[in-house]
Amino acid sequence: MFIGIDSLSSLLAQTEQQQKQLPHAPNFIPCPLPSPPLSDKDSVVASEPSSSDLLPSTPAPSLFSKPYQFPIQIVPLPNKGRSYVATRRIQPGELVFIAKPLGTTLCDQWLDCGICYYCWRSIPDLSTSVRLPERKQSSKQRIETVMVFCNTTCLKSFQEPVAQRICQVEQRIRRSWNYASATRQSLGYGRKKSKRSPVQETGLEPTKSVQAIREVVRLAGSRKRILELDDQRLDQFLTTFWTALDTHLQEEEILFLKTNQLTEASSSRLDSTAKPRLLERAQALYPFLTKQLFGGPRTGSTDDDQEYELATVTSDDDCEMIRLITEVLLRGQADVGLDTTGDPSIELQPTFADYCAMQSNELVLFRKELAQQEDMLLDESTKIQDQEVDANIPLAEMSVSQESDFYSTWGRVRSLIPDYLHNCLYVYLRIRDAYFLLSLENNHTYLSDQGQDTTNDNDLITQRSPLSIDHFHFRTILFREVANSFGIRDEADELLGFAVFPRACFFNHSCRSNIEKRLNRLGTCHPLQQQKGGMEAPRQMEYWSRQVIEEGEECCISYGDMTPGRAERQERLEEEYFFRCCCPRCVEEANAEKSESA
Ligand SMILES: C[S@@+](CC[C@H](N)C(=O)[O-])C[C@H]1O[C@@H](n2cnc3c(N)ncnc32)[C@H](O)[C@@H]1O
Repeated sequence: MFIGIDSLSSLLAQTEQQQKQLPHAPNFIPCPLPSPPLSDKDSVVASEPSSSDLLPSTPAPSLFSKPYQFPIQIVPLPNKGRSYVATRRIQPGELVFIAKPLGTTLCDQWLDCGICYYCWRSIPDLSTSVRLPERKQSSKQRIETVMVFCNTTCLKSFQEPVAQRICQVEQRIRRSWNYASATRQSLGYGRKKSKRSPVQETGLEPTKSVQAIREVVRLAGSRKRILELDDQRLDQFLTTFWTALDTHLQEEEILFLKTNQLTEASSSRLDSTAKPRLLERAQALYPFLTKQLFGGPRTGSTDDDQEYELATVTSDDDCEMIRLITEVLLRGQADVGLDTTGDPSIELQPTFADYCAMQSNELVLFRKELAQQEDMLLDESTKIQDQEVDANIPLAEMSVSQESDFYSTWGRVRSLIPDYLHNCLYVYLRIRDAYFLLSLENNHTYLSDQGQDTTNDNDLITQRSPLSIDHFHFRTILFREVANSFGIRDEADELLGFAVFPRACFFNHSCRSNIEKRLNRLGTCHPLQQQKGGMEAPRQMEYWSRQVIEEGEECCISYGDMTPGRAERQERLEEEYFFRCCCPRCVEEANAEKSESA
């Protein structure tokens, strides 16, 4: 059911192309919804929403008696990016939009606590629940449950193959990294104190990754200079940085495959004694690299201590993100080539292309975090001794001409990037590690053509397994989730997890919003589906008008809690969503504060 990552790449490229064609609206691709403006006469008035957040599962049949068309459309607005705007007069209490998620993740504490991974409701009958992965009676190894569904219907709706894959990845990550920390010492490659990469140890010099890291060094100045780069150059710097990392990982993977003679035989042909040995090595491949590339000695410790800051156990937060990224990636691979024309119920399902159309917050997040760290450095009270983070030393003074400089150069480049990005790299390495390992277990060898001459390294990497990832896809998914995902809460307002609703991500914020969003766990039957006979469609986000909204007026929701004063609100919005709010309420309150102080 899943196609390879290459087709996903072409979908991504297509989406980027479409975005480039709309100069005034970066990242804009037209959403198939909504429909052309309706006249007042045609408008459909939804009944007054109930005070409860949970709506009845089946709305009154009269509610959408006419063909329903959403009364909003996406337009670019000055200084606000894209936004939904009314295409006709909207009455108070109208259901103006319904969104479905593309990717979801439950917080770890709810994974095995009677909350359904699909519909986010308490599981009504535990005896019918489905737990993944299935516990094997015979297996001695304790397998933690990572997903629970109300029943097989919820599992099917989520899509069972997707759920199975997510479980495999998570199990692999939790197991392998714990395991790796224990077995790291016994590995045959990459000596503890070596400054050379395993690839360098083989004498394959100069490696592509050395060239790639040279390029990063060339582009970078000091951290201060990086902060001054314009969008295009910063993007180029980051892409070069990530490409250098990928180049290095590929070399390590190829070396791994070569040294294990996987280039000559598919892993399916491996005998039973060879396979476990390979996997044992693979389990520790990336932890070793991660420590070398991004670990660095702990502040205060000497290099000899060989103590590293990076955790050896993946945190629950990281696993939440890993589940979300894996789901989005798998859904993207599954829906390439999906024909959405003609079937309104399919059209309502968001696709990977919709996900890509969301705003990427990679650059803004990078600048914000780096600037904050710069402020910390200037603050005398938090003086950082570590010379590595001195922002004034130009990186270009460093040389990577000496082969022994390889890891210290990585360390230096690492010091140019903010802390949060270290964690992103760490998550990336863990995902990639798990995918690589699973592809070996599932007998994908990365060989383009068995039996052909496989001395060409490119042959080893061009054919990626269905479950593989590169920095391009990882960044596409991760940095679109930032500031675009919604917290999923239960009736008691407890945070259950996060979900990305790509088509709802064009609602801008106002502190006095005219639209209210409501999570509908039960699922109002969607109007378009209702025309086809109706069915329950749980876990959707609904958008209801609070008041009359005139044609052409912006439709805004409120991002999070709106109770605190203006200063706190603005600070939070800037921190979490990277903008300063100038909505009518903020302007009024600012004016009132001014006249009070005068
Ligand atoms: C969920 S997205 C909304 C859609 C976004 N405008 C777009 O073009 O994709 C959230 C981002 O929109 C922008 N945004 C939302 N509300 C805004 C407002 N009231 N003023 C300025 N920017 C806003 C911010 O960049 C924020 O991070």
